[in-house]
Amino acid sequence: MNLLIYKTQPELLEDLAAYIIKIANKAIAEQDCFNFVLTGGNSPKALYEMLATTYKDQIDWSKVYFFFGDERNVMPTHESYNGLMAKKAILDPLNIPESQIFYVNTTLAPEKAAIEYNKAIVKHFDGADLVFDLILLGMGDDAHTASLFPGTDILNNKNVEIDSVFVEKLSTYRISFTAPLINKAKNVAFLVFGENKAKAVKEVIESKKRNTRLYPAQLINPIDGGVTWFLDDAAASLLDN
Ligand SMILES: O=C1O[C@H](COP(=O)(O)O)[C@@H](O)[C@H](O)[C@H]1O
Repeated sequence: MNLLIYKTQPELLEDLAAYIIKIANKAIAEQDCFNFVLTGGNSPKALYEMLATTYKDQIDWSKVYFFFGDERNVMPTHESYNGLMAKKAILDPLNIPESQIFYVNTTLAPEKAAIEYNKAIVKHFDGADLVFDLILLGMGDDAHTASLFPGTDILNNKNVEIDSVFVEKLSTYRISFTAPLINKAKNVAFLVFGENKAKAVKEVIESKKRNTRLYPAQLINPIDGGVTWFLDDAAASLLDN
């Protein structure tokens, strides 16, 4: 595990953008495409905007395929739809064609949306192992990541797949990568800002006893890949040093 802590969010975002560019260019050089899984929520918006403006010439975007690590069970036009934030912040500004974007079809029932998303990904990988080049993740103050929420059934799912999950505390369904699918990735990066997440960060990173039902982000441990945490000072404030 690589732990990177930054005084300011702009410094963090610049380094994270450089990290993404490096991985993207390596993947494109080696296999002529970059399979990039986006995270949702609020934290990544500024990153996506930077990639689409300041750094837009540093990646051959025609070779990038975009996926979503989780999606909220709302219509694609809803402001909470993770795909909509990404569409506005990075996908439309870079004119990424629909053929390179894998949105979750939330016009379907969540179970069906997960099945269809899984099929689309399997088809994209064309018989190869489902190994993404980079999965970006956020983390909530309850230590959920993607839509792996504390105490939910999806935490028991050992399959490398997309699943739907009912999140009781939000009274809603989500569609999410399972932990085993995330853990097949070549690179996983957590992007976590803010003091409200400091306790969860401490539990996930430093806790001596694992409790993945309470702190689902502890499930993330890529088998052959690397995991890097990009934290601001506030999110890292409770870590021992
Ligand atoms: O609900 C979600 O929350 C997490 C964390 O979001 P943030 O706004 O606190 O950064 C996010 O990673 C996930 O994709 C999203 O659906």
